[in-house]
Amino acid sequence: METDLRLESSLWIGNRRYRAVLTGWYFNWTEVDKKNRDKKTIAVPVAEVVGVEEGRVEILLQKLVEDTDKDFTVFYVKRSNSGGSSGLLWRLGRTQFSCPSRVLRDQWTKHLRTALKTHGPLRPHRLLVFINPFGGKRKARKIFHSVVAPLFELAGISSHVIVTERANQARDHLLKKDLTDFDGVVCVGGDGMFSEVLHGLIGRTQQEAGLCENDPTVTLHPCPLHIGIIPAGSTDCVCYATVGVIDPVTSALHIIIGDSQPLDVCSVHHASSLVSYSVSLLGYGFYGDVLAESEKHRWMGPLRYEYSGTMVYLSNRSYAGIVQYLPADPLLSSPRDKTRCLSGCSVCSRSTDRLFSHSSDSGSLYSSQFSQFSSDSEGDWVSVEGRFKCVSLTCMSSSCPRSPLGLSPSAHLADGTGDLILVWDTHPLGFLKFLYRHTSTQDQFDLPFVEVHRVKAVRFSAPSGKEEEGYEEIGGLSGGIDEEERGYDETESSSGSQQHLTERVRGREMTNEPKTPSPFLCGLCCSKTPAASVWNCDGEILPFTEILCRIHGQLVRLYARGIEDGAAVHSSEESDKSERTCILHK
Ligand SMILES: Nc1ncnc2c1ncn2[C@@H]1O[C@H](COP(=O)(O)OP(=O)(O)OP(=O)(O)O)[C@@H](O)[C@H]1O
Ligand SMILES: CCCCCCCCCCCCC/C=C/[C@@H](O)[C@H](CO)NC(C)=O
Ligand SMILES: [Ca+2]
Repeated sequence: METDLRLESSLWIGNRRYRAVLTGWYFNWTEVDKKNRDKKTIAVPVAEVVGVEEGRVEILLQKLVEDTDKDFTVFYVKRSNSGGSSGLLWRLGRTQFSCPSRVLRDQWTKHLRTALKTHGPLRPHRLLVFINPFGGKRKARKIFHSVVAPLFELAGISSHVIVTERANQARDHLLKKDLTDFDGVVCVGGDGMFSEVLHGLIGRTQQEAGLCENDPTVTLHPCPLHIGIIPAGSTDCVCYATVGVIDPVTSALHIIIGDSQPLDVCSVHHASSLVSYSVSLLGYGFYGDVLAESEKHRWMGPLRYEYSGTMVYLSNRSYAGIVQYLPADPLLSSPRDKTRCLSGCSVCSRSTDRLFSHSSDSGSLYSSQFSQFSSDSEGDWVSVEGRFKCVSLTCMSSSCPRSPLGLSPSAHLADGTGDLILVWDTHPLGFLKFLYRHTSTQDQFDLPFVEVHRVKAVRFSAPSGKEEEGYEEIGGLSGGIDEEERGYDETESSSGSQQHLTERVRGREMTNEPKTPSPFLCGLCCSKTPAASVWNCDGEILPFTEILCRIHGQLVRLYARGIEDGAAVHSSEESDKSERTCILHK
């Protein structure tokens, strides 16, 4: 097969002569000077070729073709600096080649197209696209039609486009309508739109497999359709954490070349029913309150989160809670190991082997994953209780433009675990330090009132009576507990100290002593605050406080490849200033 695809000849780009070679995996061209010396080589992986067209073709707002019978144009992925984001921006590279004859031109286009078929088994041909016209800055429709649709057309992808008219339309469509013709589903919007597609696809897959989503012990079936995200929301956390940049062109190119990134998903249950799925943030306390507050100010657009964050911070709340968690195997990875989950991550690859090695033998899969929830493994759960500023669970780093390394910088996209972050009640300035560290490279877990655990499951409940208790006075910025009162033991903070059936009580425990209000915050602090917060589940408020969460390893796949390490990509190649496609000097 590989040898059949090989083709080599002289080609011209403008008035310069090149030696072009198509091997199985690469298409490369090397300039040949008048003395027949080779100069630099541009090498494009066949997997990153977007399309091949006869003639001299340009894609501006629409396709312009100058149909000359000795020319062909190759479009491919070209990397460039992302200007501060953690990943690399992808752009559409284009090179027009001239051949000495039409026969040779036809040979080149035929060979290149065959190579694309061979090296792009997951490239989509037909996509179902949902556009939320009201997400983010309300630019989703324009983004899709002006930026994404021309690229899909170039790549020969046909799209069935639905502009949503109501919330949950995309989810309902995926649950009920015929999806047989589609290779994948694309959402143009933010995390809320992604969440709709996630719920629709997971639900549909389990329906068809005859599995009950309500049962947390069931091993759910992975979704067969890939999900693509064209970012057009307010936070776009899932896109940022899986691609490294918020850029519609980059995301469209990942979809076109059929990249495939598995993703862990957390199922959230209450009283024997599924409540929701989450990938980015399941947050109680601060993040729940920020979401509840921000929903009142949707008209502000993306700025609503900054405004609400400030208001909630100033109100200085903390909440009583009992948190139980099932630790993941500490030998595999740790949330404090300072590594980052990047494209090709070895921790995630090893998890793929572990999660799916028994897939043909459903019995052993059942025993390895289900036993964690049976009563005889109850002893493995760790239990803590006290007052928390926030309790957060994330299946991935949850990096976003506000927090470029994310809620848990060393979390993995597809390792079958989540990171549980417990922030105990503390002085407001301490909590501000914790929040502020999310915006820098400083370690937000290196604080005595913060701990982080890598987990497979979590249970949360408010101490009895709290959910119904109603309201308590809150105390503005001067509230909080000093460290002596809380009795911190710095050596036990963070993930290292996993204990067998541990019960710990910290913070102000179950007492709800009123805090002293700050005089300059009277307007805020003298209002009543609920004894319980709400759960923020990927941007949606959950109607229950008491929940059980379980992480399902690699339940869905995105058209993405994880964050590309710019340094690694560029150290293995030499680049001139304009081209970031693989350039090799001979
Ligand atoms: N036509 C529509 N009218 C009203 N709401 C919609 C419509 N289509 C989708 N929605 C809902 O809008 C919510 C928010 O959308 P989306 O996630 O796209 O933007 P966002 O909230 O601005 O961004 P982010 O979630 O990244 O913060 C989603 O939860 C979705 O269910
Ligand atoms: C003093 C500076 C304070 C800065 C605080 C920065 C903290 C930022 C952490 C953001 C994490 C976002 C995780 C993603 C959550 C999404 O699921 C959700 C829906 O889009 N977004 C929000 C904001 O809830
Ligand atoms: Ca994970």
